[in-house]
Formats: sequence, structure tokens, C-alpha cells
Amino acid sequence: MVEIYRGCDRAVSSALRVQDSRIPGAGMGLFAAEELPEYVVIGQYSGEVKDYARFGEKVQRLGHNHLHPFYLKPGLLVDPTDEEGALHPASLSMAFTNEAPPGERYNLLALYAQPCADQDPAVYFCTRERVPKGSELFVCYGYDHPREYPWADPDIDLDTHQRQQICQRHPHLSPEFPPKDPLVQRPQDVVEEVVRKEPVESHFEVGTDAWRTDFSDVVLDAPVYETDSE
Ligand SMILES: C[S@@+](CC[C@H](N)C(=O)[O-])C[C@H]1O[C@@H](n2cnc3c(N)ncnc32)[C@H](O)[C@@H]1O
Repeated sequence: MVEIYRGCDRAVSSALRVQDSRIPGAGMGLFAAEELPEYVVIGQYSGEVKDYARFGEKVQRLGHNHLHPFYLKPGLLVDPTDEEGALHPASLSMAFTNEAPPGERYNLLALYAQPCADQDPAVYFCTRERVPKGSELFVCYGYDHPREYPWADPDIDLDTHQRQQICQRHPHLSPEFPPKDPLVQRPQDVVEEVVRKEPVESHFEVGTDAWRTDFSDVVLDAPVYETDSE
């Protein structure tokens, strides 16, 4: 389980608050209500995990797409809003976090949970440095989609390095961002791939002992025959 930092008051999270963003026109933002240590997980991007079709139905029903979904894996996202498409400040939802405007620092990183067979994929926000009390929290949502607003360039190499460090402290998190597409290879695919491979020529002179024991040109497991000689 990923350990979530709650701040001084361990019963309820005293570490965060939601208020108007300091970025003009950005709406609300998530802030540090007290000093936050480096490399603590401040919360899960919680909400309803749904496929694109179900998400599309909600967008159609509400007539807008300001639902702030977060990508989980191909075809799957988490929708942080309620049935009416609202986000509630009291929830201290990670979805209130804005992206850094030009000239500001990203003080959070988004990290995915290690894939787990019996659990939905999940994404968490984590501090990448000590964050002074009162600071607005900023995270980069992703590296390759267009924005309708000016945003600070992320430093992808530094992000990668820090994600690796964070994962040493939080082993249930993964440094992959975005997560690698889990390639499920069916046994049939593996067989077809192997059969498609060109046989490799043996490097040894035919008939020599070296040639007889060289298996570099073998692309399929040698068949095992039942013997009736016993
Ligand atoms: C995940 S929500 C963040 C919470 C949002 N500010 C709110 O009040 O609901 C993402 C949206 O916030 C706004 N936003 C985030 N970062 C911004 C930035 N750097 N400049 C302007 N708007 C931003 C954009 O409207 C974006 O679609």
C-alpha cells in the first residue's frame, strides 16, 4: 500500500487546502497548508476509473468536458468529478492541482502505482522537494499533450531521476511515466514470432565437433519425443 502523508494532524489531512489559484484565470488550486517534506505522497488522484466510452457518455450528458480526467493506461482514465461533474474543495482532491505557469517550479511529481493484477491502475502525487507552507502545488499532467494556457517547461531528465529516487522510498510506485503499455503476449503470438525469425547460419564448418554442438541456429525448442524403447 502507498503511504499517504497527512501532516501534523494524523486524523484528517491538515497538510493541504483548496483555495483560489494564484494563476489568473486558472480557477481553484491545491496549496500546502503546512510545510511538506520532500518525497512524501500527498494523495491519490481518486475518482471513478472508467473506459473512454463511459467517460464519453458522461461528457455528452453534461454537455461539457471540464471533468479533469487523468490518463491511467490506453483506453482507461480516472474521472475525479461527481455525477454532476463537480469537484468539491473539501475533498482536497488531487484534481485541484494546477500546472506551473512559466517561471514557476513544479513542486510535485505524478507517479503511477506498480501494476497489480487484481487492482485498477492508480496515480499519486508526490512532493519532489521541501514545500514551504502556503505554496501553491504544481504538477505536470503529462509531457505530450497540447495546452490551452501557457505552462512551464518540465525537465524530463530530472523528473525521471527523481521518480526513481521516490520509488526507492515508495516501492509500490513505478518510475515509468507514462506507464509502459502492459504487453500481454499470448502463447500463440510467441510461437508465430519465433517461426517468423530467419534461422541463423552456424559459424562452424559442417560436420566438425564444433558444428555438432553449436545451437545458435536453433529458433524453436527441440521437440521432445516420447520413446517406447524402454
Ligand atoms: C486538473 S484541473 C485543476 C483544477 C482547476 N484549476 C479547477 O479549478 O478545477 C486542470 C485545469 O486547471 C486549469 N489550469 C491548470 N494549470 C493551469 C495553468 N498553468 N494556467 C492556466 N490554467 C491552468 C485548466 O483549466 C485545466 O484544464
